[in-house]
Amino acid sequence: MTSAPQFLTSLLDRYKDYNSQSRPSVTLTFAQSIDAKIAGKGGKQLILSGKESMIMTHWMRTMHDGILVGIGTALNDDPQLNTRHLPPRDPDPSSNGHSNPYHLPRPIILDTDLRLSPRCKLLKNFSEGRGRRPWVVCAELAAADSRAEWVDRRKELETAGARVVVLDSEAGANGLLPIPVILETLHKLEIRSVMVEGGAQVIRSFFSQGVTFVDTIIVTVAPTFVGEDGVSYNASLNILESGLFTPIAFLQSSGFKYHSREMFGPDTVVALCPA
Ligand SMILES: NC(=O)C1=CN([C@@H]2O[C@H](COP(=O)(O)OP(=O)(O)OC[C@H]3O[C@@H](n4cnc5c(N)ncnc54)[C@H](OP(=O)(O)O)[C@@H]3O)[C@@H](O)[C@H]2O)C=CC1
Ligand SMILES: Nc1nc(O)c(N)c(N[C@@H]2O[C@H](COP(=O)(O)O)[C@@H](O)[C@H]2O)n1
Repeated sequence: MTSAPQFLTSLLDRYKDYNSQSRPSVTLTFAQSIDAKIAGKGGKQLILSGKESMIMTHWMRTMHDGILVGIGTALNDDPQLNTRHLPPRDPDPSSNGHSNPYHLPRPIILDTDLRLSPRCKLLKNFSEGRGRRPWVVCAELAAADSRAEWVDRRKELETAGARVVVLDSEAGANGLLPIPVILETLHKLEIRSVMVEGGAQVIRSFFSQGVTFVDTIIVTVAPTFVGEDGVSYNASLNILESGLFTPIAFLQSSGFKYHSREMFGPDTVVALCPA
């Protein structure tokens, strides 16, 4: 049986050869039901991954410099984005028996208008020494009339411990931060690999960039149905869906090819790479 670190290393080891890129290597990953839902009705957070695939996801977190989510996920789930499901590590012999923590990825939140709560778990964990300083990525302000509120929110977040990274660009016509500029900025800040964990809108955005900006897709498919009311990462699938695993076929038709799959507990984890 392949262990989670072996499965992931077989996929992600190739990032070492990507040093000449001017963007980080990007792993797009999420958990879905058989009917391609990533959350329940009204965005209710669902724990779709079983224990074993959740541990696989936490191993994946140790293998990236950054872990990126959208503000929708940050507000809805109040995530921690850490590695707490991994078994305790043996102490490092050179550190007098002190604990030997796993590498923690830098939390990165796409948050155009700085809506993140200064009381979120990511900031609480950082202030208590249990997490890295979160980076909040936002846009240059398009409208000067909201500047005072924006400056106040920025101060509040920085006081709570966040680093606010202002992109050298306004939000795009769709109101979203431009992915190429985000990745270029993160690369300048020494982020060489980033794990994109969702949510729906962020998955759509990265997916629409195709193979130019995504190196690996790793999808946990849990053996469960959520139903029509659930949140899908591709709205059109709700209408077009013609059978099980249609989303994977959809991904393949967009420049990615099947690489491998592995069972972790009851879940199937499917990996895709550029064709
Ligand atoms: N099963 C799974 O693996 C996962 C499930 N989820 C679920 O997903 C849901 C949240 O998804 P959703 O509401 O779509 O929120 P997202 O987490 O995808 O955040 C989307 C928001 O991020 C901001 N943003 C800024 N730039 C971009 C960009 N380039 N692309 C996309 N978003 C950008 C926008 O807000 P603004 O303009 O205000 O800045 C946008 O509305 C929750 O229900 C959560 O439980 C989340 C992660 C994983
Ligand atoms: N791998 C995975 N499986 C699921 O079933 C999920 N719901 C998610 N969600 C993602 O993980 C974040 C929560 O992380 P913490 O447990 O708080 O560390 C959540 O916000 C989603 O990004 N992932």
